[in-house]
Amino acid sequence: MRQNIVAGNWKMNNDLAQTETLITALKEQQHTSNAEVMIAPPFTNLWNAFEALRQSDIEVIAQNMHFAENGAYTGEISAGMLKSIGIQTVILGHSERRAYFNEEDAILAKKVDAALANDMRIIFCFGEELADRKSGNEEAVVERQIRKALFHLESIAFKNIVLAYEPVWAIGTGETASPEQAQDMHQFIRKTLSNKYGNGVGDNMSILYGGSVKPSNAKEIFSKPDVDGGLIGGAALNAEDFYAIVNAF
Ligand SMILES: O=C(CO)COP(=O)(O)O
Repeated sequence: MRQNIVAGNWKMNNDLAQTETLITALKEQQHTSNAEVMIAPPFTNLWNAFEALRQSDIEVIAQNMHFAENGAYTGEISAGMLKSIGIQTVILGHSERRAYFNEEDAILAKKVDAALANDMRIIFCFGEELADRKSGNEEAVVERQIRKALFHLESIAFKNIVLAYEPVWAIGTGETASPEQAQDMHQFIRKTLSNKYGNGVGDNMSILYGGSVKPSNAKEIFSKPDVDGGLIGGAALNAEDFYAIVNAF
């Protein structure tokens, strides 16, 4: 079901004490929009955050997981482990995972399958690099990323998937895609899904934008018809800024 979502991706930030401080501040904020709110703390703080936010309307989600159920994968975490502490949603395919940890399309397809097999919801990230946009290849790159990781799925699987378009050149750079660039790409993504699976999938997909979303630009980006929310990095580390974005709908 298509819904507005604002998810905070904390990345590798906040130790336990900082997590507790930020969660206390998050709980003090007013939630005045219809957006679903999620935060993705590092693995070490997931259980603590989950417990602290049990009675709240903030969902605690994971930043990554492995595709195997268990076994000799030192340093990794499985879907079953996440589920066992109450985590229902996982971010997959973030550009930092792709760039620094060699997560290619085939690996991401396996992770997608593992998450769905465990009844988890996925926020699936993708987006072009600056060189792709400069050469006019942004749509081809995005189409390929979606096709290679997701198009082996049956249409029913998409009810558990949220898409997040994050142009790499806009992440952590302070440079945001213009609201028009975001809208154009989101419309293209919806059309790509509709072409493959029919309008039922395309029209009902929640498509988030990520990349330097801030309180100052969130309203304009979220006002675009095909933008259903945001995946927020830096601005999610400050409770007031994060809720200014949550309430920008
Ligand atoms: O990568 C992002 C969210 O996943 C975006 O990060 P910034 O908001 O810091 O640009």
